[in-house]
Amino acid sequence: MATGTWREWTADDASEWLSAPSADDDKYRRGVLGVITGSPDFPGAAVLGVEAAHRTGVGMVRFTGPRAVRQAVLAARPETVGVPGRVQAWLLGSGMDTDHRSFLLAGDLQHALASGEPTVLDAGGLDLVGSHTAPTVITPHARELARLLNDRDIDATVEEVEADPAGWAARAAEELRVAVLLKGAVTHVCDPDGTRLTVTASTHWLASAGTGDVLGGIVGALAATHHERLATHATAITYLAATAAFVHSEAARRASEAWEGGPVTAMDVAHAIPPVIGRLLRGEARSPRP
Ligand SMILES: NC(=O)C1=CN([C@@H]2O[C@H](COP(=O)(O)OP(=O)(O)OC[C@H]3O[C@@H](n4cnc5c(N)ncnc54)[C@H](OP(=O)(O)O)[C@@H]3O)[C@@H](O)[C@H]2O)[C@@H](O)CC1
Ligand SMILES: Nc1ncnc2c1ncn2[C@@H]1O[C@H](COP(=O)(O)OP(=O)(O)O)[C@@H](O)[C@H]1O
Repeated sequence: MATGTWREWTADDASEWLSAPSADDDKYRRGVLGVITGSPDFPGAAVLGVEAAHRTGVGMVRFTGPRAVRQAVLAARPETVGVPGRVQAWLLGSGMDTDHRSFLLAGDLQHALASGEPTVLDAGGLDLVGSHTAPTVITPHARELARLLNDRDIDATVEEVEADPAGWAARAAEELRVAVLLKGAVTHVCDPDGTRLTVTASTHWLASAGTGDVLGGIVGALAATHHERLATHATAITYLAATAAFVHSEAARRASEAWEGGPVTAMDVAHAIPPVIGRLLRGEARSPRP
């Protein structure tokens, strides 16, 4: 599939989409991220996404996911607020199972979508795409994208998506009318307006369970802290998603370097986010990639 020109997102690009709080800020003005993720089978996905959101820097994380998961999230990150309230962006679906959605959970998800706030749809939230009009980015891997397209009567096998991620990411953005972040060794970020960006992972140690949940938390936090911009420029969600993928990749590289080039866990990646953001905010050049 011909999809136009794709551009690699750089440190300079990413630094333009990051900002530190100012003297005028308070926790609410900085942005509140609402999170509905995790399940009794996958509480870790919620813990990892919430950890990553806090480490990305957000005014508040409000977790209103399944009660069975809330305790694990609050134990890992007590800064998290566990009661419903106003939010400026949503992260929905990591660690959830579309086929086992309780009536209560379905209601909470619909309520979140109806708020009109910018939304990140991951994993078990991907089927909700198209049910609202707020700025939205979906964050599938190849298997999830193939499944999502099949559900919309578009034939695509996992093998086809893996063979042409650029083509299928662009096709999905056109069909679903949302920004798409298709995960992989090269992550493709695009939207229906023709923006086409890639982020090439700086280390393949990133390919481990839970790192996608961490990425969801980064995208969500950036959407929350940029809620004012997104209210007037919905297409900013695409650049924020690419920035999140860049920060994620650099955090993995830093985490691996801390282990002398060895393997990293998803939580290691989340913990390495602050220095990556600090360096980008200071405009310091990255060290060369291996
Ligand atoms: N700690 C946590 O809480 C974590 C939580 N996580 C959460 O888990 C949820 C599911 O996410 P996912 O991406 O793992 O599931 P999914 O897309 O359904 O793919 C599963 C399918 O892949 C296939 N398959 C292919 N090769 C295979 C192989 N070698 N070994 C085994 N299977 C293989 C296989 O299909 P089969 O080949 O059997 O038809 C299988 O059915 C999601 O919500 C995510 O957020 C994760 O982030 C992890 C950490
Ligand atoms: N070969 C690879 N090299 C580098 N990064 C990879 C590779 N494969 C996958 N990734 C990255 O790892 C992360 C895995 O996310 P995902 O597939 O959602 O896993 P999980 O659901 O276990 O969190 C994504 O950010 C993806 O871009």
